[in-house]
Amino acid sequence: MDRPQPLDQTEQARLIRESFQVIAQHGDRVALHFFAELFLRHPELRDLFPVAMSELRGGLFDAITTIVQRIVSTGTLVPFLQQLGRDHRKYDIRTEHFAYVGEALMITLEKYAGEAWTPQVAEAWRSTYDLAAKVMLQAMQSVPPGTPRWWDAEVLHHQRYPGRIAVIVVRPHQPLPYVAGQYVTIETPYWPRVWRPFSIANAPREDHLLEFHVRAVGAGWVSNALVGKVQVGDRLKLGSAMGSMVLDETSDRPVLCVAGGTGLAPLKAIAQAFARDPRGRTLHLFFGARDDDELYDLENLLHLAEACPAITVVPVVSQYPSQRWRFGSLPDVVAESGNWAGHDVYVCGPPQMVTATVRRLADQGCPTSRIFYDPVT
Ligand SMILES: NC(=O)C1=CN([C@@H]2O[C@H](COP(=O)(O)OP(=O)(O)OC[C@H]3O[C@@H](n4cnc5c(N)ncnc54)[C@H](O)[C@@H]3O)[C@@H](O)[C@H]2O)C=CC1
Repeated sequence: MDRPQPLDQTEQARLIRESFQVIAQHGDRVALHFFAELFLRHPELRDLFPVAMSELRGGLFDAITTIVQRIVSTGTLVPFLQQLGRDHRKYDIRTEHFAYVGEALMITLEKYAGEAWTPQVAEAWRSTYDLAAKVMLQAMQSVPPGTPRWWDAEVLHHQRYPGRIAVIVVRPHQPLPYVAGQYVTIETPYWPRVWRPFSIANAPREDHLLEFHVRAVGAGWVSNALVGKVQVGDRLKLGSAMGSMVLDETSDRPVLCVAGGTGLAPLKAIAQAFARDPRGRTLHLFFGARDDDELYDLENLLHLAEACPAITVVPVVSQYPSQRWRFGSLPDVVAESGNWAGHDVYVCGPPQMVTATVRRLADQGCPTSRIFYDPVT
């Protein structure tokens, strides 16, 4: 069949979003079908992926979801794809693999889109995939010479806190370039080829050490290994830095950070970066947890505020009233504590908390263009 005429970008984005809504209703079946197609046609690719089928679902479809979310704004899509391409160097990927993945993806999308799959929809997905693959490949091929495919990192410090939380400090075998607020994917020796994203919880340091905050969640293989199994001396693997929630150094607006649980990690890094040069601005950091015990890193935050008077830390607990800290739902406490419309806002934590906070601040008149959060983590 001939390919239809190229579509304009807005029309292409609309077709992709609408068909993806239909496809996403089929949940995990879509990812499992995709991998079945891929491995049937190219069994040699099986070794690039985790052994357990249950671990296959996340990565690729999280990436596709992000692409669909960002498709209308090439301004954020292209940098995301470039970061994704650089990060993919950690896998043993060859150029032809992009075509194999594209082929299995198109077959899968067609199957689950059902009647929504028209020649125009097919063309929109095909040309978007081709563009994404091209940008990723170019980014993979243009990393500076000497950049490792991944960083080996030795665990130097491992401290557990209530609520199955751990703070882990590692030393990469060579400096890992990043900006405060970004995240990397981590692989533990316990689950080969299973990588999960975690934010770096400190601004870049001269000794290049990296801190991570991890909560062991339900069936989370990597988070459970990082909290329960990993010990000082173990070696982790880290991918290259990703993410766009970084401190806007060109802005003169005061800063508001809203952190829920271990979503504190990137905001602590941003607060540290801010403390190096506040330029007359202030930064309010609201740190929400279920109870006093789960305010795991509070002592260090209070030290940071002591050393930098421009920073105010407001701990908030939501489950039981506390003798010492504010009590209530984090988005409510933030909204009731002032009008933040003139601030640059950085939000990180459980998705529902992020959504509720963004909504409350938008209601106050805070422009959505000044509210920053990273959908991937
Ligand atoms: N570890 C890391 O490096 C990073 C973690 N994250 C994300 O941060 C989240 C942290 O989760 P936990 O520590 O388990 O947080 P949590 O469940 O302990 O909640 C933290 C705070 O968010 C509030 N909250 C929770 N659900 C809410 C809701 N539906 N509406 C309003 N407020 C709500 C709680 O009251 C509490 O104040 C995870 O979703 C994780 O993926 C994001 C970026 C980095």
